[in-house]
Amino acid sequence: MENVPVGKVSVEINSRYGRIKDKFMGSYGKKPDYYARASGRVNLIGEHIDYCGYSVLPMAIEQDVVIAVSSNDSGRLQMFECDINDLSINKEKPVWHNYFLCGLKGLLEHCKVTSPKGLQCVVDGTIPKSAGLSSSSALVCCAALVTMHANGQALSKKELSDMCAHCERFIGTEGGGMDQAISFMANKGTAKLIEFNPLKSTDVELPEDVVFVISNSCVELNKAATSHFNIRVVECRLASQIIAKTKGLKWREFKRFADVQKALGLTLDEAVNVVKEILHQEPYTKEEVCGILEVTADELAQTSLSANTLDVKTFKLHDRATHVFSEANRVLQFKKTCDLKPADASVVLGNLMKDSHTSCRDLYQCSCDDLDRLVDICCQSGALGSRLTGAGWGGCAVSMVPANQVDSFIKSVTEKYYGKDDRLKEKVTENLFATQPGGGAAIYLE
Ligand SMILES: Nc1ncnc2c1ncn2[C@@H]1O[C@H](COP(=O)(O)OP(=O)(O)OP(=O)(O)O)[C@@H](O)[C@H]1O
Ligand SMILES: CC(=O)N[C@@H]1[C@@H](O)[C@@H](O)[C@@H](CO)O[C@@H]1O
Repeated sequence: MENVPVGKVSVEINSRYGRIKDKFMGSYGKKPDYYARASGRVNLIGEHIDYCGYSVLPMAIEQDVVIAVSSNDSGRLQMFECDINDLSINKEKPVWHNYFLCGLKGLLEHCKVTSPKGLQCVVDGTIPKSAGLSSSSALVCCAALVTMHANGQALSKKELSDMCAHCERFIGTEGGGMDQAISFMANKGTAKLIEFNPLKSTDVELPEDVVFVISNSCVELNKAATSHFNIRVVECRLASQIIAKTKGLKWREFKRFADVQKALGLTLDEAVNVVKEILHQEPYTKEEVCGILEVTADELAQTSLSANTLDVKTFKLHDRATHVFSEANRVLQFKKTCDLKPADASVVLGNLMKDSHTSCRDLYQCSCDDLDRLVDICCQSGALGSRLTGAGWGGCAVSMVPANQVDSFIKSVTEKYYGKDDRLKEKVTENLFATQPGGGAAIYLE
């Protein structure tokens, strides 16, 4: 099994690492022992389906989190002050250092480290936050990597991915494992199909005549501070359980659509038909769900809800389930098109991206007006396909643009989206950029 690589980095004055080193020396009066990095990602297709057990197709981006580190025997974390032997993560207040604590606590628990090393750290992040590019997971993964290295542990990339997907849930969001997997398993120059249970990553060769361009709507939504994300997770869980029960399965044993689909031996198309047959389009009240599953509200809280969804009164099940099964199908078609390379590959891929956005907007309702407007502008500006990426409700769109039209695309989106708003005009370069598949997490020495 492959481990995270250890390489050399240049820390010349005024380089990124040089500036991080200066900051470290200013804070602690000595050089860092090493640096760890973990990248953000852009998901090309497969939104809100990883936590349902389905494959997704992201690539790492250049933007990342870098942590400069020195370890000691104090048992304390110096960055903000904290005792490593007494970690508490406040779910009510998902401030940035709590994501660091998720990675730290996760690794120590997983490896059963009894006397953890003290850490002096400086953290530097270039991923726009709450923008759908996985800034939170990059921070969790990087913190876990720092802790692993400092404590002389050696987990494989796969173990780290699974462990970080689990420990990011300390913050309260019940995400899937896409972000952590691509952060560790990415290879420069290739997108990846990420499959779950067991975790597996396969290179996906993208067409050479297109470039992926990221544009940030600049609407921010912190997933852990709201219940939007977990409500979708819970809606998917309830829909799986109702389908399982109606079809005579032991519904308490199911939490994810992929497991129900497998148990019933259905294709994804057949699963969409089962949704039509079993679920109604109107929202379900909690009482109705309890009636179908034959449980009390307290039992439902145990079997299906999260701490921040206990008070939700209605659940939309039909549309969420239809999105998940059809989006899982689009991922498979996207991968197949990349593999087979038909003459019209980029048109086919573009249309899959457009359909994905429509499904996220209308069925999953995880977009917002500004993001929809941005996606429309991207399509009018020459993109073959464009869609929201990441959790949504704001954040970024990813567009697939013919390689010879990137400049005119960027000019048009700049005028039509950023140029119309005084707050955004000054921030175009950091919010609208072409991207190539980047590399995964690494440890660097000077
Ligand atoms: N460079 C950074 N500076 C400060 N906080 C950061 C940084 N990177 C990540 N964070 C933390 O991560 C949070 C964002 O996490 P959130 O899950 O809302 O979005 P995301 O991971 O960027 O997007 P998505 O999961 O949709 O791809 C921020 O509110 C902050 O607490
Ligand atoms: C860390 C976390 O919760 N990440 C989730 C990711 O797992 C996926 O569900 C995505 C939507 O496709 O939304 C977030 O980025």
